[in-house]
Amino acid sequence: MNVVVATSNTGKIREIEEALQGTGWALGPLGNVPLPEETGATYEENAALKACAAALITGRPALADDSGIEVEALQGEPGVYSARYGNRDSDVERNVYLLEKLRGEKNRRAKFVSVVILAYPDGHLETYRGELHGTLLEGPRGANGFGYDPLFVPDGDTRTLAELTVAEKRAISHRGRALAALRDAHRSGLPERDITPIL
Ligand SMILES: O=c1[nH]cnc2c1ncn2[C@@H]1O[C@H](COP(=O)(O)OP(=O)(O)O)[C@@H](O)[C@H]1O
Ligand SMILES: [Mg+2]
Repeated sequence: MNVVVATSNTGKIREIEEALQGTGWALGPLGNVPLPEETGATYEENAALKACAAALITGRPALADDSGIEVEALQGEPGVYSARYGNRDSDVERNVYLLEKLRGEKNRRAKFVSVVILAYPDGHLETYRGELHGTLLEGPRGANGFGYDPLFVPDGDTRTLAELTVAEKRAISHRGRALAALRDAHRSGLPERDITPIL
């Protein structure tokens, strides 16, 4: 079964490909298909927007992840707005912005959330969610991963997510957990759905 991965975030693509190795699924890139604006108020809404658009346009089942980091001392910010936090354009600038916001703050607790949705062209949706709790450092460490990984030390480890390999991160991460649940649900392959587009 050909599954389209509905994201242009290369960090996510790498993690999704690694996590679904051995499933026999042929993961394909989205190509030139434009993704809709993330106008939803929840990860679920945004992931559904992205996955449905890709499934309808390509006629294939499509996988999308919407995710973010929720910082306790910032009342859960930036959450669904993590990708454009502070209107900053790059991961490094967003990390600097977050560190500034937390300067002098003792409570460094945070969690990552990932919602993975597999959408079929007939409108059927499957939703999987994962979370990862940890603490934020006062400066970046490590060169792997993406986004806020260099600032985040998961509970039970002393390294940041950016100091883990892709496989180590997958074993504990929000996205890794959501994708493991997706894998479990499809132990006997993707369902043979009628994939006639609804539009
Ligand atoms: O595993 C992760 N590590 C570090 N940062 C993450 C992770 N997952 C999500 N994020 C942050 O949350 C943002 C989520 O972005 P979103 O899912 O809206 O769209 P995107 O696919 O366009 O990046 C990422 O850009 C990143 O900054
Ligand atoms: Mg988003």
